[in-house]
Amino acid sequence: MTNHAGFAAEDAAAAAAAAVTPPSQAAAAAAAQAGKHFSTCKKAAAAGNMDLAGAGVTIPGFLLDSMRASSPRHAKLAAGADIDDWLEKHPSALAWFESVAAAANGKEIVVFLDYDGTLSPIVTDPDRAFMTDDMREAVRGVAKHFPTAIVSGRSIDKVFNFVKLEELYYAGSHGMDIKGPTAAASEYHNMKKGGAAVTRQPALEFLPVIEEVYQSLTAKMASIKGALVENNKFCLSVHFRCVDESEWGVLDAGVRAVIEGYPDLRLSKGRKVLEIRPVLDWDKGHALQFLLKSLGYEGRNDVFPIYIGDDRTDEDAFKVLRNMGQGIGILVTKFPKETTASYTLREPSEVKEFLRKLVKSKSNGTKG
Ligand SMILES: O=P(O)(O)OC[C@H]1O[C@H](O[C@H]2O[C@H](CO)[C@@H](O)[C@H](O)[C@H]2O)[C@H](O)[C@@H](O)[C@@H]1O
Repeated sequence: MTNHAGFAAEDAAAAAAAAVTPPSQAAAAAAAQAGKHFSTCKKAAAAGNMDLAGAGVTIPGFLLDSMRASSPRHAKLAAGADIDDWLEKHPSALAWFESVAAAANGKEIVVFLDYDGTLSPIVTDPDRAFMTDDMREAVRGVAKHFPTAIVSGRSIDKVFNFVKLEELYYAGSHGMDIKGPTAAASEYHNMKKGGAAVTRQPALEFLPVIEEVYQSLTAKMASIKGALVENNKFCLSVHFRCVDESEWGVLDAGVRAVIEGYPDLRLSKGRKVLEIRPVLDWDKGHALQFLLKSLGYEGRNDVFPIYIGDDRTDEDAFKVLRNMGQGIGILVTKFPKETTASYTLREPSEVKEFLRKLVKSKSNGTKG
């Protein structure tokens, strides 16, 4: 799993970059993006004061290390690791595209795509994390040639509303809600031949408890300006991107106070978000395995899964691929961080370029 230090660096650096953006541009971008709810967020970003470690804020609790690590000054790889070594071990999937294509040659490519931070840039308002039409076209193009799945922390309904492509497989709620394409849109599995629809919900029994905790967290967070609780059906997200850092400790304590009463739920941290989900042996890696099996690739060595993601939760899928010794994981990041992925891409625009190249390489002979 990636360490908190590496993981959090990107957010902090983005905040630092925002601070040096000309004020007029920054204000226009913020105004276009943020609703009333996010005024706190704009204020913090404009002041460039999201660098908690730099500000010397000390907050007790499990977020503290992670917040401290958010500073680029503190961001580091594991002890002994060096950046050149990291770049050599995790080269750009674009610069090394020919190597990727050569490794996939003669194999059937299956594409797995995370959503936030991979297909859409990270924005302050989670409800406005739209993907561009260009990106949608790139994904549509890929899905024409290869089975393609979206694997997201969001609920299926939410992520579908952003992606809007019926021909894809969707694994929402961090893989705990899986749905294949409709029969009409399905190209790749055996539904057309009368096979069963691809569907899996391993956390079904947790639905009532998740709903209960959603209500409690919403009430608890109501007094924290900028906090947002998102219901992702089988898991919950408590966003603190727009919460003033002086309130992060209160938010952390409030979330933990609610979760303490639910030993079947666990808490983890994503990109300026706390995630609450069932204690269940199921993650994005299991979703990847389930989908490969549903597509008939279990035990076959002529399959080449490509998984692209930016989040700590995507590491579970990268590990599965590493253990299988098949396919590649591609981490979307601008900064070195610990990862099991083999390659990197810097941002969603590079993901789009990579997807386009993949389609082009198909017409040049890669089996898929
Ligand atoms: O697995 P993913 O598709 O990457 O989903 C992970 C979380 O993504 C969303 O939050 C993140 O993106 C937001 C929009 O850019 C951003 O405002 C937030 O700070 C990020 O953490 C989503 O809202 C969460 O529910 C997902 O769990």
